[in-house]
Amino acid sequence: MEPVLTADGVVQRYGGRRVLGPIDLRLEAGGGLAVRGANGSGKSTLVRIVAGREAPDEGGVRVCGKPPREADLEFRRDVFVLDEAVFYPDLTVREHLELAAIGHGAGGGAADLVGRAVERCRLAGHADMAPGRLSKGLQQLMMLAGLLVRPPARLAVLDEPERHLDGDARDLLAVLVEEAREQGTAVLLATHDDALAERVCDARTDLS
Ligand SMILES: Nc1ncnc2c1ncn2[C@@H]1O[C@H](COP(=O)(O)OP(=O)(O)OP(=O)(O)O)[C@@H](O)[C@H]1O
Repeated sequence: MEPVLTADGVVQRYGGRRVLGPIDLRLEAGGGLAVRGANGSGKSTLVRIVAGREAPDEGGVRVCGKPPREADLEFRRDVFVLDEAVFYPDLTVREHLELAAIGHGAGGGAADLVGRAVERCRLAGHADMAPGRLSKGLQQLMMLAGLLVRPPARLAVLDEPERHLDGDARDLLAVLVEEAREQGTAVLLATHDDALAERVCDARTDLS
């Protein structure tokens, strides 16, 4: 079967300076690949490329058999991306998650699905607040809850999902990633957390 993600000879430059690559990646369904590297080594750049937000200067990337394109509806159905938190200022936590659930086909089951995700992600006391009023950690948990309100993605691209999370929340993050992999989701995890990478991934690539 074709891998969920391949990258061949990917290079990115900004202002003529090479900030990433050349890098090759290969990730099969249900696989977990950790991307490690110091600040500025290009992890977020790689995530943006795999998430279809920018094209590399050199090399090729394929996600589910096609070049990644964030604007493509099918791509957004196949790929879950967690990076910077972005919110609608007028919607509550629950409404954000309902929007995601409905967008991914939950129909009349959206409210129940969201209720369970909110409980599991420790958002129960905050579900009717605007995310902008929450701590960064709770905002991060809301982003993670997005994994629970949609059918399993073919690929999850996670950029430092551990940021702002305390120990218990990191444990929940690890469990959610493990569950996603068991359901067949391939996981690309850019992280500074070695313990998390060890626990939830079976391969790693180091950017320098
Ligand atoms: N849009 C941009 N224009 C110019 N330079 C950029 C741009 N985005 C990133 N860079 C530079 O590219 C390099 C890689 O940045 P990137 O954010 O990918 O690193 P990172 O490994 O994710 O770092 P961190 O762990 O701090 O998030 C850095 O030197 C950064 O300053």
